[in-house]
Amino acid sequence: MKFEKYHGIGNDYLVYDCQKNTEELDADKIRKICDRNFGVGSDGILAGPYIEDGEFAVRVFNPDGSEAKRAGNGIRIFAKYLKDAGYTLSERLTIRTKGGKVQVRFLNADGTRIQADMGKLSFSSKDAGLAGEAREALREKMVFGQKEYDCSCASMGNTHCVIPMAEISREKVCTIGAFSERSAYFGDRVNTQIMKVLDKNNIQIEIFERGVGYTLASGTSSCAAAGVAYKLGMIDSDVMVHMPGGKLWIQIDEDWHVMMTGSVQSVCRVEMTEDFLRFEP
Ligand SMILES: N[C@@H](CCC[C@H](N)C(=O)O)C(=O)O
Repeated sequence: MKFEKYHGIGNDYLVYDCQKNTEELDADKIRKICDRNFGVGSDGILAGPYIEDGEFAVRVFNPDGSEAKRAGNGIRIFAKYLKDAGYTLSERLTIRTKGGKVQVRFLNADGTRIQADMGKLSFSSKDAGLAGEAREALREKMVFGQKEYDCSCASMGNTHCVIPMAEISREKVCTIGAFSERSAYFGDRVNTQIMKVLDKNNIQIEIFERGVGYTLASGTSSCAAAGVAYKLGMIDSDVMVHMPGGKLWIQIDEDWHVMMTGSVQSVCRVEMTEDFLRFEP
């Protein structure tokens, strides 16, 4: 099994080219390979390219073996992989995910800076995976680990719970995420962001991802946090999202279409040994 490792501002993924590899990926292998001590280590695996009606498609797997509908950094990484591996020579392409289509545009020749049209952000409770009557899931009181939080939920193809706060930290988001990710409010788990508004055009977030845990950056989380902050009147529609791994530029139009711009970097090529694949802990 061969992989190519990339990262988008510290959110690292292994690309598994299903056109070049023959072995099936399953949840056990995904968990082993993504393990940071016993495997290669990554925030997930991007499997593809699959071809659907002449368009590229990718599947996103979390390190716990679950499948995600979308990954914003993952989309930019996969686009760069398609360019690096010679699958495309175009400046623009469409990539299908389980959470909808994304249009990407390479902003420079080596494909390290990419803009992605992430589609429409939704605040519908149904899209965010919440139970109860259909509503816009904004400023709802939710209890995680016996503490009440002011939560606004959104879907950017995958589900997010955004909690504005005066001060944020890794420790705080991990404490909340340990309860929020699997809380009964959400039908199929959730990505959690705590968010500090720096000014009208800058926000800072810490992230606890569904199926992953703490990550240094997340593309869909940036879109959701910026969308919630804009919807609540805290910021303008053009915003830089600051994360421990780096920054993403998010632009939201009047129709809630979200553009995400940021960098990606290739890291290495790896081939799993027979020993590793055979080893049973
Ligand atoms: N890191 C990603 C989000 C990956 C998917 C998430 N863990 C989920 O299960 O929804 C990003 O950059 O968006």
